[in-house]
Amino acid sequence: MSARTPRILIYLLRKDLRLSDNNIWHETAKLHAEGTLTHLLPLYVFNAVQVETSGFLAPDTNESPFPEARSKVGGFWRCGPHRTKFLAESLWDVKTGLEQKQSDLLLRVGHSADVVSGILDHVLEGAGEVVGVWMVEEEGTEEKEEEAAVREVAEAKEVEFKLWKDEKYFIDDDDLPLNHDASNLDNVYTNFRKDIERARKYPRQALPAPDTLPPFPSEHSVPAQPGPFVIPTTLESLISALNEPFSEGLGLANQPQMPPETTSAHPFSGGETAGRERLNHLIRSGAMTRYKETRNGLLGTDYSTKLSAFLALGCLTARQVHAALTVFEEGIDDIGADAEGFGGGENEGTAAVRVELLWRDYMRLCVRKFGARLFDLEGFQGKIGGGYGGASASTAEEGAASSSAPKWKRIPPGGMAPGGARNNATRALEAFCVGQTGQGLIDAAARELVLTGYVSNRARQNAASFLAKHLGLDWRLGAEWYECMLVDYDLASNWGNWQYVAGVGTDPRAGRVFNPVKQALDYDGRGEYIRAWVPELRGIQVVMTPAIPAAAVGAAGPSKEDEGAAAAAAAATTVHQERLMWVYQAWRMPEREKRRLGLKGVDWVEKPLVKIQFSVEGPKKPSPKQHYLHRGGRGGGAGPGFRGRGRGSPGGGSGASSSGSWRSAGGSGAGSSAGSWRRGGG
Ligand SMILES: Cc1cc2nc3c(=O)[nH]c(=O)nc-3n(C[C@H](O)[C@H](O)[C@H](O)COP(=O)(O)OP(=O)(O)OC[C@H]3O[C@@H](n4cnc5c(N)ncnc54)[C@H](O)[C@@H]3O)c2cc1C
Repeated sequence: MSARTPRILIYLLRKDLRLSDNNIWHETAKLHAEGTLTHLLPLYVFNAVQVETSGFLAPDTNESPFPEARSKVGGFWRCGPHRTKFLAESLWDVKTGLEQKQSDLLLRVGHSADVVSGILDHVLEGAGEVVGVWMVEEEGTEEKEEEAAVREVAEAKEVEFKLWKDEKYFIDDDDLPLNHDASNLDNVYTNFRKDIERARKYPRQALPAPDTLPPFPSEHSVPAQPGPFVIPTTLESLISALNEPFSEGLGLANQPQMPPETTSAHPFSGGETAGRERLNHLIRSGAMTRYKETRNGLLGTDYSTKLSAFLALGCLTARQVHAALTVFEEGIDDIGADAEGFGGGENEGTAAVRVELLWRDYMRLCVRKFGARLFDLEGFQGKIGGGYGGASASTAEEGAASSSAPKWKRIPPGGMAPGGARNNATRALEAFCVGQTGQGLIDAAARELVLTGYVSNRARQNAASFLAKHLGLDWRLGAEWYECMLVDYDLASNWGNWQYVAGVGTDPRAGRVFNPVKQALDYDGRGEYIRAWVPELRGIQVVMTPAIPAAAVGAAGPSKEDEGAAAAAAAATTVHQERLMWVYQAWRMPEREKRRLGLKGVDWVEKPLVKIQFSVEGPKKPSPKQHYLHRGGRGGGAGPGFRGRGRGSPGGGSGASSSGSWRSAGGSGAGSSAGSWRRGGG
């Protein structure tokens, strides 16, 4: 072989879109220095099964060789507009970083195995050599199939295939007390966490970015993208190719519009660079230290870390987050020197972030343990079995096979894809997706999700519980819709959490039901979140502020005393509890109020999918702290006032209650419990 023969290594990137803390780059640099390889070909393939690729079709073509990338039960797009954008930005950040090191990132469309096969043929025909095909392992059935297919094409051409361990998790699998066998994983997260004692001790060191990389192969060593697709050459054109399928919306009636003056809780761009900036901001601003107090927030960018999307695509690793927290806790450099907690060791906030990162590890290990049961209607608990999209998954008997199993409501085959048949369940699902169920908290969460791709953990839990337990819909429809819409979609975290909340996963209190009215009282006590995303309800004046003394706003400007009076007046603001209930459930508004707001005759106001009775009673003594709010139900605990017809939280502040014991009382029109809702005279 001539000394000039290129010896190329192909690195197929997946959810490892970063240069730092990635051993593969270091290894390729080492092999290059040793002379084992001459070139490195970093490659990313937009997998046509998971991402709709018709926007990449050449201008004179409109026939794609691939079926639409839609979900199996609900017919939703697999990857919606928020994540496609974040993904494109993340890829562009890797590409830019590689270019700065005299390398590049090759983008392709199709199936990974076909793309790799085409490259191998091209290089081998050109008398070059491919010294290996590398990729990082992922959990998930499709992901495993992809790995197997790439391995097959590589080995068929006698090219070495290597699957690398996924390094983006908090604690390395080899350091877990599982004896290298996921079947030893405890089915209860708390037990898993206890086994690990203090998570802070475990994570391995994060790696720096490589100094140098092997050069990118010459142009003629790399085959063109096979037709009928064309690869965009700018970030903007890449985003528009990916988002072309959604140019006319998501195919849902009544898709919400961005409300005026409401801002996204997740305004972040994708990529390692943006991820590092976000992480530094969280440390510098003290948000990490405050995390435990703020994490149940609903509005704003900093109540929680918003690192999930960066972690999901591997723009950041959990151990990088841990390393940054440790540097801050130990006061090693100046980042965060002015923030509370600097140099003070692990605090409640930083410890709580680590607990959440461990949840993420746990969900992934559950996927390893339970495999395809991730997609089973009956979940990890597997009361029935079957299989995602398999024959049994689409039969009516599935819900009836076990007397103890919930009777999930199904939508007709084809789901939400255009032209599909529709039934009452389809209509309820659509109302859920666009935020028109009539439950304020659920609708705000749904609209925020559609409009921004992000929604808080608190809101996700409520939404999932509502879909699965109040509406009784096949929970996988919710999981698929979230897969489509979430900017931070992660296979294990999404499906694992949906199972958990639907009561078929690893929640030891599987019967829990979140009461969205009580949850709104606990976490949106002034209705600010709901009114931010459901602007139709903004005209309801919930917060009552006593008149500020005229002197406090006098022409000469406020004196110290005046300022004090104004502050006292502000502190004495009260929440009008009856009106707050209108925000939580608009059907409770009196007719004159509906007319005033132009909501008379509006479906989601007049015929909500579910009515939950909370009655107002007792003294309405203003109290700055409680804002007239008295939480009903056992576990709500704030005295008389609203009386929820149920037990409330069994403890621990989730506000969820036990299935079977909690009942929303029915009102006229809509059914009240899962199983009996109907809208529109159904
Ligand atoms: C129905 C439902 C679906 C979800 N789908 C996803 C998903 O697709 N992708 C995803 O990353 N998370 C998912 N979660 C978990 C959680 O809601 C998000 O991780 C979190 O809201 C992201 O915001 P954050 O980064 O500000 O989180 P923070 O509160 O700041 O938490 C820090 C990090 O810990 C991890 N984390 C926190 N909570 C969980 C959890 N319950 N399970 C797993 N990891 C967690 C995330 O990586 C997160 O970035 C889902 C939760 C529910 C109830």
